[in-house]
Amino acid sequence: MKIGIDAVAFDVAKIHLPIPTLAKARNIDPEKLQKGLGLEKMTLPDVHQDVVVFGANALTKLIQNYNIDLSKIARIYVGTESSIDSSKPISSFLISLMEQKFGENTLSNCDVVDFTFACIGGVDAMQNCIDFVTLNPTKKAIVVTTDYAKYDLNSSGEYTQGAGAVALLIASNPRIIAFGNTWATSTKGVFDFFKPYRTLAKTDITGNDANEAWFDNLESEIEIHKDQPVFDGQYSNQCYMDRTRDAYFSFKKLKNTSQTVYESWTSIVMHLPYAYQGRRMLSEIYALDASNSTLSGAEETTVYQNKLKEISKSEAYIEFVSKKLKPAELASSLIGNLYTGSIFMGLLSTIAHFYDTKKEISGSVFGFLAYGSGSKSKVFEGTIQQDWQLALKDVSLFETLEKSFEIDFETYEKLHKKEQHQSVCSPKNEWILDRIESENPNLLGARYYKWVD
Ligand SMILES: CC(=O)CC(=O)SCCNC(=O)CCNC(=O)[C@H](O)C(C)(C)COP(=O)(O)OP(=O)(O)OC[C@H]1O[C@@H](n2cnc3c(N)ncnc32)[C@H](O)[C@@H]1OP(=O)(O)O
Repeated sequence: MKIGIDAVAFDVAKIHLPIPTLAKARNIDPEKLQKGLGLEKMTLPDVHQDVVVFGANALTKLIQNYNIDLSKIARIYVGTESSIDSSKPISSFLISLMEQKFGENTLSNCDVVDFTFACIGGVDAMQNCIDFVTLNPTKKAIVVTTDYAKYDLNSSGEYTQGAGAVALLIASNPRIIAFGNTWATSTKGVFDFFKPYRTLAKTDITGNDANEAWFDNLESEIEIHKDQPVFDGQYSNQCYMDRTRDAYFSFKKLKNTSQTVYESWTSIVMHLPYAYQGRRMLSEIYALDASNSTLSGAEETTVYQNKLKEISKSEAYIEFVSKKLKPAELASSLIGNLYTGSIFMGLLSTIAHFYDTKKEISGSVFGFLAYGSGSKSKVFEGTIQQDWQLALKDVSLFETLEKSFEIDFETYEKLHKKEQHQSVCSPKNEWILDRIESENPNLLGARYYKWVD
């Protein structure tokens, strides 16, 4: 029995800051960001958008575009690392919004839950749904990944920001891709990138906020957490390399093959925090798994690093990148990081590119290298199915990204600091954040959403 992705939809933030604009404002060489990291645009949420909005829009498009019968959906599992509540999952918001739109009690027997493990939570949700459909082949499951990759202003993560959601229908006899049974995992508990809670004393709250009525009712301390992570960029790259290498070679062992594994993959889809992360991180695996490689782990660190640099600049590696990795990078350059959705956007970018260039890929095997900080990697593979083009017909990925609205630097900073109160683009045919019911909208309260025609 084949199990995999039968349909896909996405909702990416509709406004962006061009990377050269950011580079100029931050006094960074734009060539470093564009040619070194592959960045072109950085998407960010409008005033009326948050992660529930992106998830609900992607899910609504999936249901409408593919005429999905909701009585067949047994699970909606969400992958996210941008949760807005420590108790109520995003999937619980999604259920109520879908029932508002598609009819009361249409999903009341559906199991919903959120998965969090940094950027790999969406892959964890999907693997779980694949196992479920394997046991229950007449049932279907939906995976929604939704995140806002927000970093501190002036930090090294600032130019990798992005926001949006991807929704996947997981079913037996899928039209797009069927996954194999070999899944390799590598895990290690590290602090490369994380979002800790911190205790804020009442005395830390000053200015207008301290004069508001809600302030008197506060406990002496409150727990808050920032959307932006604490991270060490270069160390996170090292953890990414270590975990993906371990998972890749464990995959090779599980496959019990002496062949170079990536040779059998037409395309390689990796977690992309920015477009060129995959190509920068994969050169080691590329050399170590090549039968004629001279790279050995026994050398001194600097010798080893220099050899890796040499390999990544070789003609053979550049050709390998352009053949196997480039199609997945195209959307990432125009969006930025989607955290849990990045690997699935990489898959969508690849197949949308082959669709637009009229390349027949059915029967091709794609390799996947997922990564989540903290840290975990999973390596698996899937085979493109006969009807992949049919399932992609209404997706229009690159046409949609083309229409993204450019904002200036001042608007970007106001949105980032939550000082912009008027939407940049008027919403149409989509969910929006309607209101937060609390005395101070910045702190606590129930969030309500509505559909705008
Ligand atoms: C967060 C997740 O989603 C999970 C993960 O994947 S963790 C792994 C990734 N980590 C992150 O994304 C954390 C947030 N990001 C960051 O901290 C940083 O953006 C980063 C660590 C990813 C990159 O750091 P940086 O200091 O800006 O860049 P740096 O590592 O020096 O690389 C710049 C590249 O541009 C190249 N470059 C510099 N100037 C250039 C120029 N003028 N022209 C062309 N290329 C240039 C450099 O040679 C280098 O490329 P190579 O190493 O391939 O040669």
